[in-house]
Formats: sequence, structure tokens, C-alpha cells
Amino acid sequence: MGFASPAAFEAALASLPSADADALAAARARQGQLTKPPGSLGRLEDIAVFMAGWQGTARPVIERGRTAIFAGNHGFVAHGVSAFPASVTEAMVTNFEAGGAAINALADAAGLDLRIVALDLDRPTADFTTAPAMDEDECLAALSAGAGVVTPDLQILTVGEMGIGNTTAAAALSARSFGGSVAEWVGPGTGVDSAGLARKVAVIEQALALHHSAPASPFETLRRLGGREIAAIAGAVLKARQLRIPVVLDGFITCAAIAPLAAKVPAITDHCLAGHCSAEPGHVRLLRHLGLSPLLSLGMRLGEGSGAALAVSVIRAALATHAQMATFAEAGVADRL
Ligand SMILES: Cc1cc2ncn([C@H]3O[C@H](COP(=O)(O)O)[C@@H](O)[C@H]3O)c2cc1C
Ligand SMILES: O=C(O)c1cccnc1
Repeated sequence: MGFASPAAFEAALASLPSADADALAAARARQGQLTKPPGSLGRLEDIAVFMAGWQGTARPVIERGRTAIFAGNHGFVAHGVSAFPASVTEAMVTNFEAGGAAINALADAAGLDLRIVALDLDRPTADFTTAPAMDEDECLAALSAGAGVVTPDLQILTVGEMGIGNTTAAAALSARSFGGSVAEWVGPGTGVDSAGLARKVAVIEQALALHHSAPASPFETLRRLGGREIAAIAGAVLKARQLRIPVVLDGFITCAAIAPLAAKVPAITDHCLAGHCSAEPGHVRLLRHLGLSPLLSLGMRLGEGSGAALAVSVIRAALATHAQMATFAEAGVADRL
């Protein structure tokens, strides 16, 4: 079910299934017959065809969708890189479980089953400026916890995270995966001031220097610079791909979770949609590296899978037009001059 070894994880990444070519062709053909000028529904048409390909049917639906939120704590937060204390991670998990967070409302509005997975919150990862964040077993356990929420019945999966400090880990993963200066990947996160931003840059530069000569494999990058919630997202996205379940990514952190995978195997994003573009400045840059164009851009910078859940409403609308519109033949409308 999960990933038993680093080699098993890397092997899964090396043999990704493709979308169903027949379903893609059938959905594209249907789009061409619906009562509208070709292409006039823009991205909605692409979304319907994308969903058809991954669900393996010309008429994709969302009756069983899940949003999985992974939570973890980070050892480097002691360096003062977040505007909030690490205790907020666990407090927000309690809030998720009580139904009081933004993601509770947004998952409900989107008709998604919400799963909260708290990963050893009382055991933060090691400080990545002095050691790998996780040992191999810890990283495998997190990857497998992510894979564990992905059941074959799902028609869509959205992913999200909670982990105070994790915009710092996300910037480190992005810089390691795609290069560029650290400052280009760093942003305010929960709202640090300019001194906080400078601390983030310094902490990440120290971590990158420490791990510079480590193997550049996706597993090693996740293990050294990621965190439990981040590895869990990578495991969930890879497992969803094995099961051909389409995935909606959220903001900067969920995208950074797959950055090490995408740096080696760009096709890992083929079954993924970017739900939105976060206001965290590194996200726009990261989306470009991942080859993803966001569905929404609403100035959100929350995380928790909030932007991904919101985007499901747009995907539902795309599927509704695809399923419910009449064809030119059915409606007796002329389909050309
Ligand atoms: C109350 C609260 C709820 C949140 N929900 C998501 N995040 C977001 O903020 C954190 C990342 O920002 P940084 O790197 O600056 O700590 C993550 O937990 C992310 O999910 C929250 C943060 C707070 C404070
Ligand atoms: O892009 C995100 O998802 C994000 C940005 C800031 C803080 N938390 C999450």
C-alpha cells in the first residue's frame, strides 16, 4: 500500500501510468459536438477532457472526492521563521477536527470528504540546518501515511497541509529542486517582517549548504529538506497517480512537496491540476517550473488545502457542462456555415 523502501518509491516514480487515451479522445470528440463555438468554454473544456482521461471514462463525475490535510512539525522553527508558534499546528488540527477551520467550510462547500492526518506532532523533524529532517524510516512512514488516504474509489483527490514553518521548508525544496537564489523562493508565509524574511533566507542557505553534496534523488531531497506533512503529500500524489486518480494541488507548500519528484520526472504533474495561485511569491515561480497553470487566483495564502478545495467547484462546473449540454444534432442547431 505504501512505500517500503526508498527504491520502491523511486521505482514507482519511474513507471507512471498515463491517462486513458480512448477516454481522452471520446471526451474531446464530445466537446466538439456540444452546442457552442469550438473552444468557447476555454479551460472548462480542457478540465473535462483531463478528468475523462484520468477517470478513464468519456463522462467523468465527482461523486466521491476527498481532501486530505496532512500536519507536521518542523525542528528549524526555533530559528524564528514563522509569525506563529509551533503549537499552532496541533491547535489547528484540533480546530479541523472540531469543524472550525476554513478548510472545514470549503470542503463542505465543495462536497468533499475531509481527512485530517496528524503526523507525530509531538516529535518535530530534526533541524535541517544541522541534520537531515528525517531518517529513512521516518520519511518512508510519512510517504506511506500519504499513500494510505488514497483509496481506489476516489474520483478526485485534493491535498493540503498544516505545519508552522513549512513555507521555509517549501522554499528550501524549491531552491534545491529548481535552483535560483534563495531570496526568490522566500516569502512572508503567515506574515513575518523583513527581519523574519532575512532569517528565513539565512536558515535555508545554511540547510542547502549542509545538504549540498547529498544525492539529488527525490527521496533524499524530501528526507533532508522536507517534513512529514510534505512527504505525505508527495506519497499521496504518487499513489493517486498509480491509481489514475486526478489530483488538485493547493498553494506553495503542496506544490513544493512534489518539486523534487518533478525535477527528476516532469510527467509527475500530468494527473495534477493547480487549484490556485497563492499570494506567497514563490508559488507563481514554482507553478512555472512544474508546468502548471492555476485555475484560480484569488489572493489566498492560507494553505490547509483551501485553494484546492475551492477549485473543485470550478471542476464540477466543467463536468456539468460536459455532461448536460446538448449536442448540435440533439438540439437541431447548425454546427457550421
Ligand atoms: C492560525 C493558522 C492557520 C493556518 N492554516 C494554514 N496555515 C499555513 O501557515 C503555515 C505556514 O506559514 P509559516 O511558514 O509562516 O509558518 C502552515 O501551517 C500553513 O498551512 C496556517 C497558519 C496559522 C497561523
Ligand atoms: O501558499 C500557501 O499555501 C501558503 C502560503 C502562506 C502560508 N501558508 C500557506
